[in-house]
Amino acid sequence: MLDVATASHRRLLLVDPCSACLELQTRLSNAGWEVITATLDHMGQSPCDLGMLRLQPAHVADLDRLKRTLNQTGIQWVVAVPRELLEHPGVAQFIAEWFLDYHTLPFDDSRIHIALGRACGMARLRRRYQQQAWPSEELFLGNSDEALALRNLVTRVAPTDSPVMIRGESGSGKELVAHGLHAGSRRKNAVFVAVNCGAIPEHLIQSELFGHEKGAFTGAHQRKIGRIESANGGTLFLDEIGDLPLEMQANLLRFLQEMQIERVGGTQSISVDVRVLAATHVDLEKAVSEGRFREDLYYRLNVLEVRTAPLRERQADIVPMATHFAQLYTAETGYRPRNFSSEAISAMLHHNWPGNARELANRVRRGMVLAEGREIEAVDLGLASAAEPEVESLQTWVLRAERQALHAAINHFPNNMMQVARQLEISRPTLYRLLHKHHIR
Ligand SMILES: Nc1ncnc2c1ncn2[C@@H]1O[C@H](COP(=O)(O)OP(=O)(O)OP(=O)(O)O)[C@@H](O)[C@H]1O
Repeated sequence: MLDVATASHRRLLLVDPCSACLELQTRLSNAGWEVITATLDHMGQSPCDLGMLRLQPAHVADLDRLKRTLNQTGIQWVVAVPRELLEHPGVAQFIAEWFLDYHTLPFDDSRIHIALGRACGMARLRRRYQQQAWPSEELFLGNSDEALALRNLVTRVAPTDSPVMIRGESGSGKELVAHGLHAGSRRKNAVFVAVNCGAIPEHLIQSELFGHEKGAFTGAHQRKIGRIESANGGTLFLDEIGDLPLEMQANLLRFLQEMQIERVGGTQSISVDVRVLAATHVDLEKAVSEGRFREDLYYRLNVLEVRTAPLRERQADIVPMATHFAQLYTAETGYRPRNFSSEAISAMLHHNWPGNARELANRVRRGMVLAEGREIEAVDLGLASAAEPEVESLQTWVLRAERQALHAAINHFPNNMMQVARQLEISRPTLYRLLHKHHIR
């Protein structure tokens, strides 16, 4: 996977800087940092190693909003804080929970250099750890800001034992997220039981989830342990929860309230200790307002929420993920390794990906099988070559061409920035500037 952050190139996002911060910026630049300044409301999508927020009373007035904004960035933070603000109720705790380090103002050059250097190292370690929290065969790929923010959120939410609602389009990685939440929890060595609520015939759901006793109904020849009970000690993942019939919703709610089940035909209550994760690709709020989903169950399951972004909103991930899938299938099948042609890359970047990562994986697999030439072509992926685009501004064309050239070169030399720069006949600083401009990591 590509990571432009090398030891000699550290990128700092300085948010809501004061004049002292701007003076510091010059000194940091002299010490080899690339410093990007932004306001909290307009941080954009800067791929940085680390963020430094200058905390102000206005931030403290709405800490929840600040937390949400920090979370969306997917990067790790240090905070520069006026000493008097530390006395404000809740601020010390907020800093302890959300930042790698804090620096009381005014800036002390030697202290801040050491603090930022250390925090940058820690941020890189955490980024690596967040990826490793996933079981290796189920890595949540992607280095776009959306993917980083999601891994960051999953790492935070995983140890809490709260129910989590995972939302996102089909194929966008909801089940992968559920595995990540399980792997990062204290239950990681216990079972992970997945139930697709939409795939079980309605008359079987009760017995499938809660189990049954022998003779409970015609055909119940022996006792059956249900999926909830079999998840005891571990994690229960209820996929497509929006498809659960109303009657079952009431039973599930009762279980969530009491953490006890009764098998069908049984009389005994059985305590079960499970963490419940649920996923849906439907609009649950709409289902609640139309009476198709119980509001009380909605609130029970929606204690914490994680959203997986559609692939079309994570453009920067498309080519690196396709390359990863291609390498995976090459290793699996022994097919000849092939790169993607620039036409194929262009087609992938233009495609809308309604089936998200699942569709990408399938198309790449198909491309590996069908490709006959030296490279995988758009037609091998089942993507017509990029449709003739409408006439757009020259600037749009130039930007698109730049992005495609970058992706093509990185695809050829995935771990060698020097070669990428050489291939494109540009200097390394120019390459890093372009990667930054196009949000490519
Ligand atoms: N970020 C990702 N990195 C690597 N593989 C991914 C990623 N997202 C999804 N996939 C792969 O795509 C396929 C579909 O993912 P997953 O089953 O998690 O999606 P989902 O959102 O749960 O889909 P559905 O709603 O249809 O159940 C899986 O093979 C998964 O490994």
